Amino acid sequence: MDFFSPQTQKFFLGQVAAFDKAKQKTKQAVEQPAPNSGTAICARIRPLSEEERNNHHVPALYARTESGIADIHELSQKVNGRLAVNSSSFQLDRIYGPQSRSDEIYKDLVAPLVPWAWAGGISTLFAYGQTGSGKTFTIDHLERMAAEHLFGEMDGNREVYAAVFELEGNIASDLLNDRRTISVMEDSFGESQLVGALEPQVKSAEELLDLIDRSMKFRKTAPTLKNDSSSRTHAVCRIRIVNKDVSETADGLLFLVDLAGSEAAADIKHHAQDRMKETKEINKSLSILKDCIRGRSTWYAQQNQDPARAKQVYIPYRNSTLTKVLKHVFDMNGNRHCETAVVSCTPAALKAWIDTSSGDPPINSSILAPTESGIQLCRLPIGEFVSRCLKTPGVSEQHARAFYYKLWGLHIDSGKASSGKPQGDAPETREPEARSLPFHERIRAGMFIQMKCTDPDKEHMSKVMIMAPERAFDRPGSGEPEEGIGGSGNSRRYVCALVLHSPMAGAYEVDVTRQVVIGIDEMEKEFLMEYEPVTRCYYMTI
Ligand SMILES: Nc1ncnc2c1ncn2[C@@H]1O[C@H](COP(=O)(O)OP(=O)(O)OP(=O)(O)O)[C@@H](O)[C@H]1O
Repeated sequence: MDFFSPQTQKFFLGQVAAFDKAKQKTKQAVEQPAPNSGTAICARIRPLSEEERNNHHVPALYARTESGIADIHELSQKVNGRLAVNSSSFQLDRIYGPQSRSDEIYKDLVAPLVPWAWAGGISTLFAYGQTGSGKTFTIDHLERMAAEHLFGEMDGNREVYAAVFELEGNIASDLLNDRRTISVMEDSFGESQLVGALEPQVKSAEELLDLIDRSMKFRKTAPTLKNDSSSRTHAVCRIRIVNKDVSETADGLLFLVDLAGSEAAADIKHHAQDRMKETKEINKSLSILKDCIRGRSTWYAQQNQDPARAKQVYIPYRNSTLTKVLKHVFDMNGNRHCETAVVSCTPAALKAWIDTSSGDPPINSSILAPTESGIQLCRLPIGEFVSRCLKTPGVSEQHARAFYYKLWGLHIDSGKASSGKPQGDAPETREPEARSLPFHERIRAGMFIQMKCTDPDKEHMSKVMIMAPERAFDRPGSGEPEEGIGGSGNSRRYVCALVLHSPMAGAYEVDVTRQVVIGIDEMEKEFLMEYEPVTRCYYMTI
């Protein structure tokens, strides 16, 4: 949506209309939801704000409310400068359009969670999405209705306690106690406990809401491009319900989680270092959450087909404080039943990565990975992988193989990084003398280069990673070997892979299938990147 103008808007809307027409005639490939896994995944599309309408923004996400299908259209620019619209469809449990009301969402999604927790179960509601997508707005309305429901409609003698805290990286702060740090620990029964958190008893809906409102004033916010008062931490409200009628019953728990918003790559251009660090932490915890949700659906899928294989599914919930707090959702060996609802504005998945990173034309992710996770996709025999890719019109065998090796490259890189081996040429591992040389004297494979770029429309394609000197691709004996990796003089030219913004804010991907040949004269400077294995992306070194 970054380069919308009246012209691109017209092009975009034309492509969306063509998609709608085609969709009525043909059966579209739609990503199917995971089998019933105690989790409802829903999306809410907020209306465009006046500012967005004035800036020629148009909706990119369309709801087919009767069938729960979301159609997503993304405007992009190809290497040759031409505009393209990539469209894909996702099947959700429910989808709510811009005109939807919070009470509809409450009735469908949250109302069943309240009696479940009242009866001693664990219920969790997440709001997930980009900054400014309406998470806080939605959670705030749903919290109000949940409070009325708890104190107005439920029967039985119960005591209700509430804790409200925020998570920033791995630090948990109590929003009811001047942001004092609290510890998240597992007790001897394997349950997560909040050590040091205040948890006052509340006796009415008003008391509960007053407590939540007061705590939200302590939540860390900062302006982002999309939201003047963006929440930069995950906020968790945990309501504990003690059954006074039956003493042996476990306490019921209702978690309402307003996740920190992810930011679109273009929105963080002007962030200072501390904000970049914050963005990286948010990406990291959201990635772990995503891996856990994916692991949970894989577990359910395996459990239905082959329970022995389900035992081998690894869900990394201990890798972040957020998922440790929500251990009950992800620990498949736990003995507490839980119901989970996710309200999302962007159904992100491996498919989204395939759609944006598989080259041109993009490989149809619903055909390539109808149910697989990234690692399962790596394990497919190459023949099967390639034949699935070839089902996308316009994809060649060479293109499919290149994408297969890219996926493996990422997998191997993440393995190396998690074993503690530094990736690439991290700044601290470099020879100090080497750093004192001008960058063009020490060009090598894997070096990141900023190209000279005067056209702002091409700025997003001006970062590259050196792969090899152009002559490495020549026929043997076609020229005299030059000095060093790329020879000498201003004529040196290198084959480079484009370094593109990942859909995750602040993150980059090296796309080895999109190559350019550039000469030393076109290079402006070197820049440093660090590989982050959790998000499987590169970040600028701070
Ligand atoms: N369904 C809706 N109807 C009308 N206005 C909405 C709706 N959802 C959100 N808004 C408005 O959009 C703006 C951004 O919403 P909100 O602060 O909830 O976003 P957010 O996803 O929580 O953002 P962040 O992650 O940055 O905290 C607010 O002004 C809010 O009032």
